Amino acid sequence: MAAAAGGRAVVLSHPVTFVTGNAKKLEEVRAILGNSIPFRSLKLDLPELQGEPEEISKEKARLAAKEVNGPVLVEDTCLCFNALKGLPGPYIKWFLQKIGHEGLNNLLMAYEDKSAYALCVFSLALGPNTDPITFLGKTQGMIVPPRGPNDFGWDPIFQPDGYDKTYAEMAKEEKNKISHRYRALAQVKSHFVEAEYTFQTEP
Ligand SMILES: O=P(O)(O)OP(=O)(O)OP(=O)(O)OC[C@H]1O[C@@H](n2cnc3c(O)ncnc32)[C@H](O)[C@@H]1O
Ligand SMILES: [Mg+2]
Repeated sequence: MAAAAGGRAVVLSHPVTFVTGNAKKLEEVRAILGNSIPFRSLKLDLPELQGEPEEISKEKARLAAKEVNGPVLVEDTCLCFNALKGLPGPYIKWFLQKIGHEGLNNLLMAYEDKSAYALCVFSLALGPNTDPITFLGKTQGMIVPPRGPNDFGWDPIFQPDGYDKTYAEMAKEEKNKISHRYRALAQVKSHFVEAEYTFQTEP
């Protein structure tokens, strides 16, 4: 929970908890944040909500903050096909699970436009009763037949603009320099610098 501590500085009663059920996300968040923001993680499968990406992410943060009873960071990731007006978007998890990389490519068969963007929306809730703040990161690219190791979601079918490799073919450090997640976390980091949060250690 947050308490005003004079000026703009806010004291948070715990370190921030990054809540996700996805180990690969956590791995990337750890690699990208390094020591810049003190956080711990909690593996929790939050509900897969419907709606606009920012609203979904905010609602995830509200639910997570209630569970943790303290400050939380969550994120929701979308893969948006321009020919399909942004779909599958936040529903990519189910599309991927049901129709796989091949099915996702097939969805675009009738269209010449294979362009897509990866969107990551982080939400920070300082406590269970505070309005979450969102941070967006977007990387443009295109949908291609799968190439590279199949160890994280739709990485094998997303080729970012300006690269001849898919996310899956890129070294992790390379993906983490240009990814939707990296871009969103850059905003999160700036917010932490500006907000000057301080952390109280637990009793
Ligand atoms: O617990 P949470 O954080 O919600 O984890 P999740 O796996 O349910 O993730 P989302 O609800 O955000 O759904 C996004 C889907 O896209 C996948 N995904 C997320 N980030 C990705 C990335 O950087 N590269 C490839 N696939 C990704 C992820 O595995 C899911 O299938
Ligand atoms: Mg999810």
